[in-house]
Amino acid sequence: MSAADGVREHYNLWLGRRQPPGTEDPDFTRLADAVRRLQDQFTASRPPPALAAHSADTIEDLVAALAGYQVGEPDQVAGRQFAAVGRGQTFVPPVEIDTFDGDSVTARVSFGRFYLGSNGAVHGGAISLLFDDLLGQVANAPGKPRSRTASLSVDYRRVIPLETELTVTAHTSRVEGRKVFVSGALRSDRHLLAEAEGLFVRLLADQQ
Ligand SMILES: CCCCC/C=C\C/C=C\C/C=C\C/C=C\CCCC(=O)SCCNC(=O)CCNC(=O)[C@H](O)C(C)(C)COP(=O)(O)OP(=O)(O)OC[C@H]1O[C@@H](n2cnc3c(N)ncnc32)[C@H](O)[C@@H]1OP(=O)(O)O
Repeated sequence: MSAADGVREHYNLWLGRRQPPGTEDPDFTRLADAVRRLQDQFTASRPPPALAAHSADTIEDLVAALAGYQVGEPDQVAGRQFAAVGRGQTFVPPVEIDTFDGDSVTARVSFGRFYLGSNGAVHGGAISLLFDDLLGQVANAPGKPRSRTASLSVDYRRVIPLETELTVTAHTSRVEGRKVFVSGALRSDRHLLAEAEGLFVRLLADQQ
């Protein structure tokens, strides 16, 4: 299946996971998207002192308002809006899934200014973050035992441009006992930009 057949929404789920009934939170998802835009604008802006102070006041008011609604991990909604690109979180860049067959994924990603390293290049840690998250989702696809990243190696082949639509792919290359090896690649329309190899170790019962 592909994005073109009208089931794209399905693939925006966290690689095959359906949103548990009653946990959709479109207003929270909108908030997460606004925070992400804020991160990009903040990083790129050089406001006059009065605007910086006013912005700090506004954000401090928001922090105080949200302080009354803190919940533990089981009740967290951030990152669990599976039907939304970006999943209602602000850490990993929003990835748009195009195809997923249970083991291989193709997707698109664009890094905003928040992810700038220096000299126009995306921060290398952001590339590792992207791969850890996407390769981790492949290793933890529905029906597979839970696993955690034991090792992640990234080869940076070319400077990775900001604000450019890139293709990211991942697939399981082999499974040896508890060890799941997942490979990934990030490409522009012309070049291979980065490659990754992740080792995900399936958890024992007392590690879940
Ligand atoms: C955060 C989510 C976690 C899981 C959630 C699961 C499902 C939830 C639903 C959906 C999730 C969907 C997607 C998830 C998205 C992203 C995932 C991100 C994942 C992470 O970001 S998670 C945080 C970072 N991660 C850690 O926090 C791990 C800390 N760590 C440990 O928890 C232990 O270290 C562990 C359990 C990994 C292994 O420990 P252990 O004691 O059970 O096993 P042991 O050490 O015996 O290793 C067994 C065999 O792996 C080989 N081996 C081990 N480590 C190796 C290495 N580094 N290099 C080469 N080989 C290695 C050994 O050599 C042996 O190989 P052999 O059997 O051949 O001898």
